[in-house]
Amino acid sequence: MIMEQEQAVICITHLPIVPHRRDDGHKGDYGHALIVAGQVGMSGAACLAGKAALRGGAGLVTVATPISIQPTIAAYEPSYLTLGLPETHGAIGFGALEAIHRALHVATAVAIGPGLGTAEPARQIVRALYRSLPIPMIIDADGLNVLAASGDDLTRDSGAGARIMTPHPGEFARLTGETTATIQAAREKFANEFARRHGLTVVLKGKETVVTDGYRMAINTTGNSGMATGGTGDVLTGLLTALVAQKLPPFEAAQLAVWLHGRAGDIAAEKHSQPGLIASDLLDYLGSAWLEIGA
Ligand SMILES: NC(=O)C1=CN([C@@H]2O[C@H](COP(=O)(O)OP(=O)(O)OC[C@H]3O[C@@H](n4cnc5c(N)ncnc54)[C@H](OP(=O)(O)O)[C@@H]3O)[C@@H](O)[C@H]2O)[C@@H](O)CC1
Ligand SMILES: Nc1ncnc2c1ncn2[C@@H]1O[C@H](COP(=O)(O)OP(=O)(O)O)[C@@H](O)[C@H]1O
Repeated sequence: MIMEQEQAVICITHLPIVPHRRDDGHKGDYGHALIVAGQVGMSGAACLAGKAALRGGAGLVTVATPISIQPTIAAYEPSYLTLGLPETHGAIGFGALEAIHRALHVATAVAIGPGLGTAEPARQIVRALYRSLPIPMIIDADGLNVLAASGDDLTRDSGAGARIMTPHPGEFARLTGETTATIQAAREKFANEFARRHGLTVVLKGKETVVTDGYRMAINTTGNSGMATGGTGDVLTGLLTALVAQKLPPFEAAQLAVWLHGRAGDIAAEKHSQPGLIASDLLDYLGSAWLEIGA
C-alpha cells in the first residue's frame, strides 16, 4: 500500500510539547479563539465548543452566534465573550459575514460549524471564510456539510491560513462522496489522500481517531464508546481551536486535542460509566487530562 511506503503510522503516545505558560504570562499571550456556532435549537453546540476552548487554555474566547440565542449562550458560562450575529429564521443570516469580519482582527484561530445549520447564509459564509481567511480555521459539523455541498471545490486563495477539518465518518463520507462503510474500511487511506489532495489537516473522528496532514499520520489511543453521545465533537472543536489559537501547528495541535479529549472521556467514564457520560462531563475532566501530561 502506497501509504505504508511513504509514512509510518504512529500511535499518539508521544505527545507534542504542551504550550508553555510563562510565570508572568497574561491572557494576551495565549491567543483569542473565535467560535462561530449555534442556531435556535442548537445553542448547546456553541456553549460546549466555547467552554472547551477556555479549558484548552485560550487567553480569550468569543462565541459568535445568532443574536436571539446569544443570551442563552452567555448565561451558560460567564468566562467567554459572546457576539450576537444577524440572523434569519434562528440561524446566521447574510449580515453575519460582516460582523464576523469585524471580530476577526482580534482572533488568532477561528472555528466554524457546530450547530450552525446549512441554510444559504451559512453556506456562503463558510465558503467565503474557508477560501480566504488568513488565520487558521477549524471546520466541523455543518461547516463540513456545506463544504461537502460545494463538490470538489476546496481551493483557497494564496494568502489563506491553515485549515483543519474534524469530520465524523458520516461527514467525511459526504465530503468524499464515498459511503460511510467504505470510509470506515480504510480510514487512514481516505483521510491521508484527502488531506494531501486539499493541503489541510484531517481529524477523522471515532474509535482510534486518525490525524493526518497528508504526509504524517497519527492514531489516537484514548477515548471510549461512552463518548458516542451528542456534543462530544463540539467539545473537541473548541479544544482544538484553543490549541491552534496558542500557535501550536495544526498537526501537533490536533494530536494533542484528540488525546486530551479522549483522556477526559476515559476519566469521565471511570466516574460516571460509559452510558452515564454526557458531553459536558468532558469539560469537567479536561483539567485532569492536562495534569496527567504535566501541564
Ligand atoms: N447540543 C447541541 O446543540 C448539539 C448539536 N449538534 C449539531 O447537530 C448538527 C448535526 O450533527 P449530527 O452529527 O447530529 O448530524 P449529521 O452529521 O447530519 O449526522 C447524521 C447522520 O450521519 C451519520 N453519522 C453521524 N455520526 C456518525 C459516525 N460517528 N459514524 C458514522 N456515521 C455517522 C449517521 O448516518 P447513519 O449511520 O444513521 O446512516 C447519522 O444519521 C451539527 O451542526 C452538530 O454540531 C450535535 O453536535 C449534537 C449536540
Ligand atoms: N467508540 C468511540 N471510541 C472513542 N471515541 C469515540 C467513540 N465514539 C465517539 N467518539 C468520539 O466522540 C466524538 C464524537 O463527535 P461527533 O460525532 O462529531 O459528535 P457530535 O456531533 O454529537 O458532537 C469524536 O471526538 C469521537 O472520536
